[in-house]
Amino acid sequence: MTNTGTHHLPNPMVGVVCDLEIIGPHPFHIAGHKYINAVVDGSKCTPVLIPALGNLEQLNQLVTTLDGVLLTGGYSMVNPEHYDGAKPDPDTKLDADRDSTTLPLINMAIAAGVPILGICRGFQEMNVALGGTLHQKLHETGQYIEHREDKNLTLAQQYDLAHSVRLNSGGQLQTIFDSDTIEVNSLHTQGVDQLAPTLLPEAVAEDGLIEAFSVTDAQAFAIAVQWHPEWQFHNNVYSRKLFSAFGQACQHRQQVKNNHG
Ligand SMILES: N[C@@H](CCC(=O)NCCCC(=O)O)C(=O)O
Repeated sequence: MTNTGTHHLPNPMVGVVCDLEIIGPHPFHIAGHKYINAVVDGSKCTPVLIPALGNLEQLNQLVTTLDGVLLTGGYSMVNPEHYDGAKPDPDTKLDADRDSTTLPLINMAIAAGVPILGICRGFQEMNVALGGTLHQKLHETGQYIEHREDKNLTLAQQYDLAHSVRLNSGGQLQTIFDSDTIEVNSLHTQGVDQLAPTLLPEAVAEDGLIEAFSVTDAQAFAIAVQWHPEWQFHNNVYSRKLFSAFGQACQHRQQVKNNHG
């Protein structure tokens, strides 16, 4: 509960975006438990799921109601049509319903000053939504180390720390983490090619790949990371700090809304 000195507020409410997945014969709107758990225990916020309906009127209504937005990771790829990228391979897993929801939602949330945290696919979506582009297959560029997970390993091994990232000097993440370099996990095929003009690099991998950014001059917390801080976040001091900072931003948003009636 948030004590504003006059009366208690319930925990801030954070919208968690969904994927549209076919399970058996039916489509479902789904979100990963580890993201939801990190919102609850890491950010001390109340999660609500945002269905992948792509309804702009509903998204506008949600943005005025929510105290924060979490853009989760996901196995599907952002459709390259959204950044004039090359036609994807026929076997590429896409999610048009999620794209039609998150890409407008990102711009709405930033414009409204709603705190937003992007993770992995969510990081890639933020870059695309704001005008950037992606490498569709980092491993085929010849420019980068291997950023994909080895699916033959155990889950714990797949989400284990994989490489270091250097935090940009004077950046928000350097302040949040109180460190210049951290180790992160790595489970992604795609990555930032052209960074959107309104984004500021916050962390760079040893091979030069941008692995985190913030929105320049954002009214509120607007940060995204390519790695997975939600994975067993309680065991990682930097993950705890990131979700705590996000939660504090959501709490501030809630208090400002409450004070303005
Ligand atoms: N599909 C994109 C983004 C990778 C990603 O978000 N992986 C998440 C895996 C499942 C999870 O932990 O939520 C890419 O491959 O680059």
